[in-house]
Amino acid sequence: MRKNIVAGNWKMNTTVPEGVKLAKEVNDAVAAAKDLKCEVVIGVPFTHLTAVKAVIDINKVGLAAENCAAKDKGAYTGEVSAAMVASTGANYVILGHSERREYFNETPEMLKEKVDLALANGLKVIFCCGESLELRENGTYKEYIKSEIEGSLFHLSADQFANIVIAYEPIWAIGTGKTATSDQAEEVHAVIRGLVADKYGKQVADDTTILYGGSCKPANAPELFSKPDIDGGLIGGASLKADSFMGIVTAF
Ligand SMILES: O=C[C@H](O)COP(=O)(O)O
Repeated sequence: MRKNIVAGNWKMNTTVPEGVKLAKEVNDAVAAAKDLKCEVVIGVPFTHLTAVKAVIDINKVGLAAENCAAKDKGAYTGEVSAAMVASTGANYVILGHSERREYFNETPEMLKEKVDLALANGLKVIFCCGESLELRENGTYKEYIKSEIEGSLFHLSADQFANIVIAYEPIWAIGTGKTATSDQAEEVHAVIRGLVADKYGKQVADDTTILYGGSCKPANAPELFSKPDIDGGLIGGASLKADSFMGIVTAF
């Protein structure tokens, strides 16, 4: 049976003290909440991981890095390896976000290396995929998403794939206030689950958590999460305030 997950992605926001304060607020709200129907994860900048880990209960609030290197160690100035992330106590890493693909030229091949290193170091992966407005409008978005998933994930064994969470994030909906409708999101989520079923079988597909991301807010989360193949969200802007993030966490 798959888990519902709501994960925050703080992106390049908050100083360390601000991030620690926000993490404490989320941790306290999760601890006080009754009958939560999802796992909660916060994705924070590398600089925050150790300090945030110290103020959360990792059994109640998962901790994600927002990236890791495609190399295991060595002379790569400024890079942060999967082993370094894991050594902070983080248990997740977000990989393949469209902002990294676009601004830092991350390719499916590079992401495949990152996925392998993350899994080898015991991290679970939140793997992002999603199409541009151009691909949405010319109707090739499903083929594009298929290529993103096949190119970076389908070399994995079924056992390895159990540690993958997929996040569908249409680029045209990220930070724009323009959410995909629940039907538009459900269509793609069902396609993704079908791809996983074709590759790994129905049981693995049924067990795979598929998140939606893109202007998800407390007001639209209940409708999105009511769809059968939408198992939660990857939340950007609305994860930067504990109140709005918890409004989504409690939307199931
Ligand atoms: O990773 C999160 C997504 O980019 C969504 O960001 P957003 O909620 O600010 O649209």
